[in-house]
Amino acid sequence: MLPVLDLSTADADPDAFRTAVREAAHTHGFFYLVGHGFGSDRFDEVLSLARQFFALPAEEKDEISQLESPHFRGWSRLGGELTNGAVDWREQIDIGPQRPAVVDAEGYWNLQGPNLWPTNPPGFRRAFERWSDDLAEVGMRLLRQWAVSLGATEDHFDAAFADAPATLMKVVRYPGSAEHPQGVGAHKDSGVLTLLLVEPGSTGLQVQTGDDRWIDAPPLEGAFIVNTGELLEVASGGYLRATRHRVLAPRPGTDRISIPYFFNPALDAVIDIIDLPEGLADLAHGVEADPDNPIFSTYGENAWKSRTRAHPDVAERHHGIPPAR
Ligand SMILES: O=C(O)CCC(=O)C(=O)O
Ligand SMILES: [Fe+2]
Repeated sequence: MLPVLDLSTADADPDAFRTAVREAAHTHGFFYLVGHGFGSDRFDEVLSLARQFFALPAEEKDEISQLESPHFRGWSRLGGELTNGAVDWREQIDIGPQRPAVVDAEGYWNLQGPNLWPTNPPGFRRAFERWSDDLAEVGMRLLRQWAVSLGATEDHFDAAFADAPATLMKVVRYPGSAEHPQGVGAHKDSGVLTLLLVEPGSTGLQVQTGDDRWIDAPPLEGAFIVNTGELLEVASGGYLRATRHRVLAPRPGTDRISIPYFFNPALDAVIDIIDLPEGLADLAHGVEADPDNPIFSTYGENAWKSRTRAHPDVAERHHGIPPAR
């Protein structure tokens, strides 16, 4: 079982919380977070809106098709996404900060732009904008704890998030499938940290604990599942792990609803490497060298890598990037 951390204890006993959050991210790269201040009504609201959206006919969902968005926003149909070159069996809406597109954008600046919001169910946009604003606060609180726990100042990461953080939220449904066992293939998240809400009872998330070893990470009532991303691995010289995870398609006849929120810095933010205190530096393994998955220290490079690989149809149609063979 992954560790459970209580954010409401962080003010009363910051040292204990910081040690726990550092150890959880070093050892597992994954933990459950309670005491975050969100009531069950908030969880129910967004999960219910997600369900209502996915129940709409495909033609209606297609009105916000991601194929129409140069900024990788909007709905992707089942099978419309790849991980490690293999098809993921999930449908989803990608939502980022609502900003104007960059004129004559090159490379990762194309990720900035407007969202494609569904008109149905009513209230969807308002609820998810609020969700995103509130989760940014939780993300920043955690990040400040991590900074101090690694021997840096509390505001070490603040500048990277100050002006235009490139957060990303996904509203996802994985239908049960015998033919398509890959809900989403094994990957690391490309940002700093992820706050994941999973509908109670949904199965499928697995976390890698060794070369060929995976453990189930079922939802825990009232908790977010938190995991560290590639940029924290970079910032900590590999002391904190961006742990690989995947989702297996649930049993046929069932489905899984999840809402991952990726707390990412500005596209042009370069993450400063923390000068770790001695006891920790000895335990930092360095950033994992994987020729198939280079990790960049500028967040936008990392995001552009992951978005163009995941949605090669959007990358080709809007940006002329030929699909990988
Ligand atoms: O849907 C989930 O539970 C996890 C999804 C995930 O890992 C991702 O989208 O990066
Ligand atoms: Fe992920």
